[in-house]
Amino acid sequence: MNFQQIRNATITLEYGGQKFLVDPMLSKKGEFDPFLPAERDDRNPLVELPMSVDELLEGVDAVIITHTHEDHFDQAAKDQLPKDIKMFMQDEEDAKLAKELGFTNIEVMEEEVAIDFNGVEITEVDGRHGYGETAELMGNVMGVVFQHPEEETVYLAGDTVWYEKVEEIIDTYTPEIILLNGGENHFTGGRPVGNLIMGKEDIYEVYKAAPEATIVVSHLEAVNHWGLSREELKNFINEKGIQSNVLVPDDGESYTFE
Ligand SMILES: Nc1ccn([C@@H]2O[C@H](COP(=O)(O)O)[C@@H](O)[C@H]2O)c(=O)n1
Repeated sequence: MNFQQIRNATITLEYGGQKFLVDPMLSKKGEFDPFLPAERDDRNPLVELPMSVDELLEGVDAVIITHTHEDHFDQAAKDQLPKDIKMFMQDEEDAKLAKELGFTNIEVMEEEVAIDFNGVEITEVDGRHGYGETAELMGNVMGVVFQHPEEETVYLAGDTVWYEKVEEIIDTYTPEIILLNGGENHFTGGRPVGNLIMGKEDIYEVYKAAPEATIVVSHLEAVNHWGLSREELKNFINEKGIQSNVLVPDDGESYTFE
């Protein structure tokens, strides 16, 4: 299995002979408005892709869209992904949006129901995009569990905070690899309040729930409302002594897991 951090929540996963592209945000640096109010008002994305879009799309068998927020499925992705590419989405509402854009090969996932995609079993699992009212404002999100007889189990958590369901998913699927969105993204003032995705303490909770797993943290420093830098996260995991359990890839960096 090969994991590559592309930018923000955009990653690729080569798994069981299939290449998955997750949450494509393909815009050039500064191509869309900032999410406000936030500590920074720079235009998004904050950084360029580490490769060309053509290179990124080469060999992709399927795209997984965990939800349709702009930093997970942006206008550039809507324009540049081939309209017949296989696409997995969380619900009919998201699929309707993609169909209206001209995408023709969409499969809607169903929570806790495994789908066989060319020998790879992918299962939608729940997520919570913030706490309380914030999660309601932010809308539905999903995570995905990947299983294959010759691969370690991967849990892609998506845009979620730590809550009881994440622990339940870890207990149920016992993933060896956990992919987290951990940028502590949040807004300043007004609604929605609080963190929208995991921060360092949430990541630590995941570590405690799965101390044998390798955790890879994405969704860092690429959109303006981020709250946790790579440096701060690395300092935190060093203080906790869990630097061999928690990996913090730079954009473009990849890992192979045997
Ligand atoms: N005041 C605001 C500003 C932005 N949003 C939406 O939040 C999403 C941020 O992206 P995440 O990856 O962190 O989910 C984006 O869809 C914005 O439209 C908001 O709800 N309220």
